Amino acid sequence: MLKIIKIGGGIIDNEIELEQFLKTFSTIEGPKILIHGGGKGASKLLNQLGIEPKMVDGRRITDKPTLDVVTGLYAGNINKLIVSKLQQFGCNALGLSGADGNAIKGKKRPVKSIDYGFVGDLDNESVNKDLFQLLIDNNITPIVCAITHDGNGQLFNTNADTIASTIAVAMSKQNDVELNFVFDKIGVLRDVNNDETLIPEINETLYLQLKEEGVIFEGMIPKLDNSFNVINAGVKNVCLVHARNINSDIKTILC
Ligand SMILES: Nc1ncnc2c1ncn2[C@@H]1O[C@H](COP(=O)(O)OP(=O)(O)O)[C@@H](O)[C@H]1O
Ligand SMILES: CC(=O)N[C@@H](CCC(=O)OP(=O)(O)O)C(=O)O
Repeated sequence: MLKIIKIGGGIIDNEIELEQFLKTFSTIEGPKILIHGGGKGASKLLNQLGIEPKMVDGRRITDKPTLDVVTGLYAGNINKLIVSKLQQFGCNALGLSGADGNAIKGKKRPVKSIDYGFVGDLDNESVNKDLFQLLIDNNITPIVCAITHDGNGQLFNTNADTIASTIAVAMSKQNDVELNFVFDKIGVLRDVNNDETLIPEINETLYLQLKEEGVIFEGMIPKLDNSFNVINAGVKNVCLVHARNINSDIKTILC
């Protein structure tokens, strides 16, 4: 089973949790790919630099100064920190943006009512499956950040959940794939502030009902929309889980 794990900005921003997660990640046997975001840290850094962060429907409006900042942060600081920590823990990790090895190609998000600027959308052809297969077959663990390219020298900022989902679907053509979204809650909860209310299994009908009731909101909506698309496209398992529980049964499994 190829394990594909995505970690979000909440964990990346917490030094202790990130270290703990990477220690556990490095012990996972078999082929694995890690995708990381970093949106929370990016918003903080942009504010410090006097650039106002702008998010619409969970995606960052990315003008040129914002693209420069997020490229430096995602493909630089965060990616290299994760790779060096994994090397420390004995996992041979290789950091990639979408441009490296032509790993992931994006297309500028079409302008409808909003121009997102340098934001890339992905499609079925975006992922360089051969490159990822070559790396995992040789025991090298790809660590992928949220930057893609268009093949004509333009970098794009691309939502990290979308990158993880698209890699999972592409790799599922030739591997059994499990996709884990690691985030700051123990899974999908009926009450977001109460871990006792974990929903161990969720199907699309229950999801739509809970969304309607307002139990599922904000970042969880695109995450679950993405996840059900992934299941329907052939990925075997999709789970939502806290960093400390990746090796336990405390999680939400999509069915
Ligand atoms: N029912 C729910 N159960 C758990 N989390 C939820 C729920 N509804 C909304 N959320 C929110 O979704 C957030 C996760 O989405 P997001 O912030 O996009 O994650 P990421 O860390 O991957 O960027 C949680 O921190 C939580 O605030
Ligand atoms: C276009 C777009 O929205 N890109 C995201 C990429 C990072 C990301 O997805 O980070 P998390 O997983 O931590 O949210 C952003 O800049 O916030």
